[in-house]
Amino acid sequence: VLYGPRVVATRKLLPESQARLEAQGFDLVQWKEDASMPRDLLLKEVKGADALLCVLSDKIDKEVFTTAGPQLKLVTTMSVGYDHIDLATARETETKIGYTPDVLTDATADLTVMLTLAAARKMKQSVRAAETGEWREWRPDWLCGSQFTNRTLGVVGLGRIGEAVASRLKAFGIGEVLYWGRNKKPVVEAKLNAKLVSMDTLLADSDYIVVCCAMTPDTKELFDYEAFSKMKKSAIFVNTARGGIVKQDDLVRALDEKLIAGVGLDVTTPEPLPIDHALFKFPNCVILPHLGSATVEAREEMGQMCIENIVAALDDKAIPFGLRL
Ligand SMILES: O=C(O)C(=O)[C@@H](O)[C@H](O)[C@H](O)CO
Repeated sequence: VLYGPRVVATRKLLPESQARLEAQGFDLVQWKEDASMPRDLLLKEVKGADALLCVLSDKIDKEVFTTAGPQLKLVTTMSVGYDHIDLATARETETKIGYTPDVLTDATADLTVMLTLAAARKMKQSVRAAETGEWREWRPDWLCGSQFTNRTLGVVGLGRIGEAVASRLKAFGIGEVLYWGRNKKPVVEAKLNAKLVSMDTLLADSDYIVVCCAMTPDTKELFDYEAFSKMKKSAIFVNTARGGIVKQDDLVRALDEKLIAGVGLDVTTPEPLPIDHALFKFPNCVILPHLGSATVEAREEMGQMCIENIVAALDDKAIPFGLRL
């Protein structure tokens, strides 16, 4: 039996992408369980692989590259974030790296707005009140939250997702848009009337702070106790980027000491977050299980992009959705 190129996928894809991958006639090795592919199995299966399709929770480090061998042409991740991939080794081994930008921008921006609204309007406490009989006579001051009208939004990372969040909140009546990031964005500034400011100014002046930046050595634990101490006591903090951008124990302390009013998290450290974690006890902290891109549309397109990268790479062509290393 003549096997085609060997492709290892650490996840089962959605039906259409699955069918397309199988139709390629690759020697496809695929992990079909719900849980992450065990590390030892990944190392065993990646040996001799020509392409690897992975996700955020797969640590693609030097050991994976060296175990795979020099024939590995591509690592393509079903994510826009690639902080789980050792890019230096990819460069050294001339392995192409694929990812899935753009197609998940709307899904992630929608969810960021939902989390911001949920934290601002005390969604967790309100649902709990309705479900537990706490809901009694109307009181003018009960479960009052905050609105966006003429308030200041601080965006950490005004990339595709950050811009999409800010433009959505503009439609909700948000006032000033401040941003912090590596690069000045004159085009986006003009569109959203946004202003590049220092982190201290963003922390001090924002009513809503949303984190939409990549996880890098510069953004690791960017939000620590000192950062939370500089925020308004009425501030709402939302992270839909990466858990590691927040020093989580400091966030627990900040909530304990009521340094900020509410929190919305789609990402944590670790993921999944253990159910006995202190963050779950705060009524004003809404936590979602990393669902930013969890729409059928986005996930189907993410799957397709991975396959297009695999087909191109195994045909020794430039990959359509690749990182410039
Ligand atoms: O794209 C990203 O960077 C994400 O965080 C999510 O969209 C992914 O679903 C997740 O990473 C699974 O790979």
